[in-house]
Amino acid sequence: MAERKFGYTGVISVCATGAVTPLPAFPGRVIATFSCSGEKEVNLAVEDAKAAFNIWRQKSGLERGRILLEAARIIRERTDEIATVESINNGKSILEARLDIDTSWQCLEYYAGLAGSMAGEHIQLPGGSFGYTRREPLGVCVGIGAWNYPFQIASWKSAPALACGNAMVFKPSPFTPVSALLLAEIYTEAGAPPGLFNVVQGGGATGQLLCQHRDVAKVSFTGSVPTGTKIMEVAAKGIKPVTLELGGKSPLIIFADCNLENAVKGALMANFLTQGEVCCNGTRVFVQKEILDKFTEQVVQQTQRIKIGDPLLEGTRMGPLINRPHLERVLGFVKGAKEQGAKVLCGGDPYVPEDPKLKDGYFMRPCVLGNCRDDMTCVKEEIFGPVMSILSFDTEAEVLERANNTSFGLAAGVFTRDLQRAHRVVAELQAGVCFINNYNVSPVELPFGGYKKSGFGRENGRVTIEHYSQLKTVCVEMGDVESAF
Ligand SMILES: NC(=O)c1ccc[n+]([C@@H]2O[C@H](COP(=O)([O-])OP(=O)(O)OC[C@H]3O[C@@H](n4cnc5c(N)ncnc54)[C@H](O)[C@@H]3O)[C@@H](O)[C@H]2O)c1
Ligand SMILES: C[N+](C)(C)CCCC=O
Repeated sequence: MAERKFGYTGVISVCATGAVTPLPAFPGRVIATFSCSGEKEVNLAVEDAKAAFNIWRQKSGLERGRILLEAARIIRERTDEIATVESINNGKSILEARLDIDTSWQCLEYYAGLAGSMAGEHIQLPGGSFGYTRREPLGVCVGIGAWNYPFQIASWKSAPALACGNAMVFKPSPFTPVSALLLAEIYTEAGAPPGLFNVVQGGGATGQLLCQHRDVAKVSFTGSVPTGTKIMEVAAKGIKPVTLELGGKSPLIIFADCNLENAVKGALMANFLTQGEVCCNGTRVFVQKEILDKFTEQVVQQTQRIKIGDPLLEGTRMGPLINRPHLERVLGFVKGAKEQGAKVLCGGDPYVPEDPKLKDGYFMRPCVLGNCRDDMTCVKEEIFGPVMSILSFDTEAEVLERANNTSFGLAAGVFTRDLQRAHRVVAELQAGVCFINNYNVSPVELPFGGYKKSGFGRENGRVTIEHYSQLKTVCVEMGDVESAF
């Protein structure tokens, strides 16, 4: 049993069976102890999942949907409790944690609804012969999660996988090991065969064991580009399909004709949810010159009002970052930005809350950088913290070229009152998810995923069914065999 530090608040005891006991909250303290799964545990988890798969795959879509609906109901009923665990797990404010739990049960409800309508086709052939297709599950799928949306990631991966008739072995990030266990308990309580959604704990080594396991049919990964590259390499050896939800450095384009109040709110939504640790954040904020000063002034004012502190308090809007090394990394980006000529308009420094219990927490003040140029590190690299870079532009053509000048392509946003321009611009943006006059909303009915190095495959929406199922073609001869021999 290894004892390791995770996140910031409190102590949570966790064991592989899913027992979770939140204890009093103190920053910088160990919140979870657990054993990392090695080869033996990974094999057991996959074996269990295989046994559950053999029961699950024989159920009708309607039957599977009923169990997913029940799981959604339990999650909704336990929202406050799960959100509290998630806030302790990750450090995000309780308000945001509740929203994550909402998009989690909504995802289960959505795929519960689709489960009963999954079907193949019937195709008439000459002479009364015919063919048909069956939409079949893949088998045991692996889900590997990042630490920023632990419960939501586990739900967004497992709901479509299970709806299609698969089993899933899920590995949360070792920085946020706790909440996925609640999801496992809930699926079982809802009536899923034990082991259908199995959680193993550990870091890269455990993840690699899962990806290379010969009985694993597919890997769905959320995390960084370097890890995504490794996972794709391992999966390629086993010819396993992968879904990769990777990082980003997304542009948010604010035209002078926008509704300024909404654009300012949108910029904050695009940068400061979950302490800025959001893959699709619009961190390159391009503002048309005519409104640059006004926009910047209002963004800075509102950023300074963000209440930082204990994430479990109702009034808090920003909690601590995930851990000390990450905080230092983010502060390092701010330092580097200053050295390269950016101007810190607010924040960008460590924050020590008044509450003495929180003095060792990994807090920083959200930062707005002005005087930014496209060639600065803070504008080119994913910071994954509360740091917004403001850039100015003149024309639509110019901003489009600059917005697309990145190897990432997860998301993008545009604020304008000109409807034609809005659609023209999003049609040209090289990003998997585009927002018009809003940012970082995530209805589960809409597919989510990236272009370019931000990955491929999708989560949510109807299309994700394609990523968790395969088609079998059955060709039926109604006459005699016409042999070529
Ligand atoms: N596109 C999305 O939906 C999305 C969502 C959240 C986070 N992200 C991205 O994730 C990154 C931050 O998350 P992170 O620091 O947890 O990422 P990470 O890549 O370090 O780790 C992600 C997960 O992969 C596991 N892992 C590490 N090495 C592995 C290996 N060799 N084989 C298998 N698994 C391995 C980790 O233990 C963890 O569970 C950011 O780049 C962010 O943009 C993307
Ligand atoms: C719910 N959001 C804000 C769209 C984030 C999705 C997952 C990205 O990190």
